[in-house]
Amino acid sequence: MSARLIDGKALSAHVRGEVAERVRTLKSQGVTPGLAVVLVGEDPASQVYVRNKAAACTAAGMHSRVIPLGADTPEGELLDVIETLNADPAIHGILVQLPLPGHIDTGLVIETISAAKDVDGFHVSNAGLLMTGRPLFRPCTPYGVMKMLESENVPLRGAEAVIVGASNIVGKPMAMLLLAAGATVTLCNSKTRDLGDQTRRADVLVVATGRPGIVSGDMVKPGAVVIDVGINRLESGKLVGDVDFDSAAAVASAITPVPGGVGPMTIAMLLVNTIEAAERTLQA
Ligand SMILES: Nc1nc(=O)c2c([nH]1)NC[C@@H]1CN(c3ccc(C(=O)N[C@@H](CCC(=O)O)C(=O)O)cc3)C=[N+]21
Ligand SMILES: [Mg+2]
Repeated sequence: MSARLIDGKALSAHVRGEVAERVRTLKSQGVTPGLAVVLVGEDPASQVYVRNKAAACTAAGMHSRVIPLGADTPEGELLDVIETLNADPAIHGILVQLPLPGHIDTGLVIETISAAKDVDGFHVSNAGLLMTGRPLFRPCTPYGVMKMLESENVPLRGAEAVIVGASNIVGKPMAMLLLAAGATVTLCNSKTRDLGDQTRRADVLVVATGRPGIVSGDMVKPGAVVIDVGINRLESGKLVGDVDFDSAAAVASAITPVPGGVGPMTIAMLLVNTIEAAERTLQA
């Protein structure tokens, strides 16, 4: 291992501390920022994530409300819950935990969330604003990656950035943020021919596919910065990313670990988006 470790846990603690400071200021102005997290079903992994998000909110002095709904909740009932939260002045941010059960139209649910409370940044209106260079809410995971690159002083203007994975929640918004920072962006997908030819060009390599080991050290340019967004639970119970850590860390200049890398930053940026949503209600 020669790469520097990018410590997402430490950086997220720093960011959450800054949020706590802004929460104190807002509270002194009579506003307590509030986040509502809606969880449909009893998936144990989702329950853990939701609990972690609520705990991070409370630790930063924010109000958090978790709304658990049964796995067979009708779509219309979920939409009614969202409408009620849209109209609730104590709630500044709304997050509906994904994935949703198959009988529910995920797109319809996200589009029902008020764009001004869409702290995930998943609403088409927020995706469009990001794409056109006027972001309101940046999706938390790519936003956290940018924060990590910034804290490491990774040069982005003119840099070659390669992203593996073109999802709406990570890959595509990641491409927009890196592009806005001046990088030349390549967005790879599951059909990309000879992935290694693309990844080996990267000064900054972001991997977000959900396939453990899809990127190994022979696919990394010496000195590259490697950001591993994947979170995969192996049968052994071990948590690993999408990048083969040991072989990649031998050639990269810096790399994020899993756990302790991008994951904690995602939660920190959710709090940043929520405080921004609450601050905007005062500016309005
Ligand atoms: N509407 C919505 N917004 C989300 O942001 C969202 C979602 N749905 N559905 C599920 C995914 C997943 N996600 C994670 C956040 C933090 C960690 C995290 O903090 N991970 C720790 C380890 C956690 C563990 O030990 O399992 C780490 O990487 O160090 C992981 C995963 C947010 N998601
Ligand atoms: Mg569905």
